[in-house]
Amino acid sequence: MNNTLQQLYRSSLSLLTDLYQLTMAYGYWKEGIAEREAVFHLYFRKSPFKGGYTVAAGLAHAVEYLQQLQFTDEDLAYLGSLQGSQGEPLFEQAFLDYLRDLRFTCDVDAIPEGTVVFPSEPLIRVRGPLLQAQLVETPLLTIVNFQTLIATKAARIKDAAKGDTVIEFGMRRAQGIDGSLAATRAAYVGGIDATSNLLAGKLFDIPVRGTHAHSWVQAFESEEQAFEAYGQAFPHDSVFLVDTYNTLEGVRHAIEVAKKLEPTGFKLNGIRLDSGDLTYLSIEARKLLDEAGMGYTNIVASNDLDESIVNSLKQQGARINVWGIGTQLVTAYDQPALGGVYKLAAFKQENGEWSYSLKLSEQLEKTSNPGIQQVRRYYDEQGFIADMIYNEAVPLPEKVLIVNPLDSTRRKSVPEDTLYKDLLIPVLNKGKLVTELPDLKTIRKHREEELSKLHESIRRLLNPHSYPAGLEGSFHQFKTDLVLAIREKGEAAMQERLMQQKQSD
Ligand SMILES: Nc1ncnc2c1ncn2[C@@H]1O[C@H](COP(=O)(O)OP(=O)(O)OP(=O)(O)O)[C@@H](O)[C@H]1O
Ligand SMILES: O=P(O)(O)OC[C@H]1O[C@H](OP(=O)(O)OP(=O)(O)O)[C@H](O)[C@@H]1O
Ligand SMILES: O=C(O)c1cccnc1
Repeated sequence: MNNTLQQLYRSSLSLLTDLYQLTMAYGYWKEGIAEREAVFHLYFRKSPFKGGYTVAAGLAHAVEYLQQLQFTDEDLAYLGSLQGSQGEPLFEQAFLDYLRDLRFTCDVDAIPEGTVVFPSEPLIRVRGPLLQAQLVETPLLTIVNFQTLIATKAARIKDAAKGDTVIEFGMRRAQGIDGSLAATRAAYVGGIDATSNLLAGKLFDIPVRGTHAHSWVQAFESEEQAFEAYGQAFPHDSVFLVDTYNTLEGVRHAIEVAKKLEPTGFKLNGIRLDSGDLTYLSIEARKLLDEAGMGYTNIVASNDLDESIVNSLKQQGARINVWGIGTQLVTAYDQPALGGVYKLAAFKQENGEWSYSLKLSEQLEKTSNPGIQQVRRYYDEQGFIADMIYNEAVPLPEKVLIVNPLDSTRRKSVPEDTLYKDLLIPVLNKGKLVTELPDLKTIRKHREEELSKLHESIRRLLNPHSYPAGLEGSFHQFKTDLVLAIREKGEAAMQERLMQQKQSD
């Protein structure tokens, strides 16, 4: 595999994790439970941007990371140099020797990139030795959280643009180098058509496009001279930025220069508006271009755009047909993080039986789901009907019921012969790749098909309808019983402590 992560950053990414993953790993190893089988799931709790759906992204990079996992001598020397608060080595040598031989041997099942997903659905399931499955928590989250967030933002922007071309312009405002590269890749998964980011274009085979900056115009004595020089350099690929001095004057200059260069075979591809009232200016610019017989010249707009401004400009009747979008897209400005988490859900006991585990929370939505989870999506010819999270290790009842995890009185029964597919597919078996990961073009096509199967009301930008996604009935009951048992146990322990205290008083 062409490992772009390693190419870009370091030969080893094994230290790309939080310190506590290594201290826990050391603890598991000392305790003799490092190899005990465990199951973790990566999922998020809320779709971002108050939206009705989320687009999964980042799996290819997650898999690249997992496959390279191997501590080098340099990594181990660094770990060996770490000291505790008393100046003692944090990790003993025998543990570092164990790490030297460590390779990723877990099973990984995942939902393919470009799939639409919903809260609580595991995007990635890692099953294998506890120490390994734990160690990869942070990098899996950093990769998948960000790319899923940006792919979703891009899908919303592309939806708002209603078939127009969208170009991603965000590198300069992105959160650092990887912020820009990962964002461009994810935005492409989400549906943008091209990027100005050359390195992302080269690494991920994404089409590159662009116009020119204000400085180009400023570098010449007049706007006309600037346009003419650019037009001569790019007779078929010129997009003139017309707002450096006066936008509509700029459009007139663009037309004059285009007419002057026309006999040489020049054809003005577009003009770009980057300030002012984009509706008014695009309507006036369109009139001027059409009057000059330049109906073929595109009107590109940029200037801190996002899906709601694009949507509003469209509703106002703006004549923009290409959208350049940077800051708001690559930083996911209105919600800069997807709160994806990675939770332990099952653990093999010494006797070989699974012990299902969950993390309790006062907030219902934050209590994790126990079990070895799979997501079943029911659908018909019109599209997706409902999703159901269930425990793969337990046989399903004949009559399937989907329970809303936040309100168990809301239930949906699924007729027996409803079509379905299970979303998590095997990706790594004992650390070895067992499926060919699709290229970005295939992922994009998949995303397009997926979104076309979601009802319009769920895709709506503002106050979308919520898609029915919940827990399989018996799975929900099992979780409820487990929560009650844990609470009862806590209660009993507290009572006992109170009794002991009373007796000693
Ligand atoms: N017709 C419109 N309706 C809604 N929003 C618009 C419209 N036209 C432009 N905008 C958006 O309004 C925001 C601010 O634009 P504004 O005109 O205040 O600044 P500007 O023209 O960029 O000024 P500057 O010259 O400093 O760049 C931008 O996000 C822009 O995309
Ligand atoms: O607005 P975004 O969605 O981030 O798109 C990218 C912006 O980058 C460029 O601006 P530049 O760096 O020249 O700054 P300015 O236009 O904001 O002054 C370009 O002219 C766009 O306005
Ligand atoms: O090519 C462009 O027009 C461009 C590229 C990056 C940022 N803003 C605009």
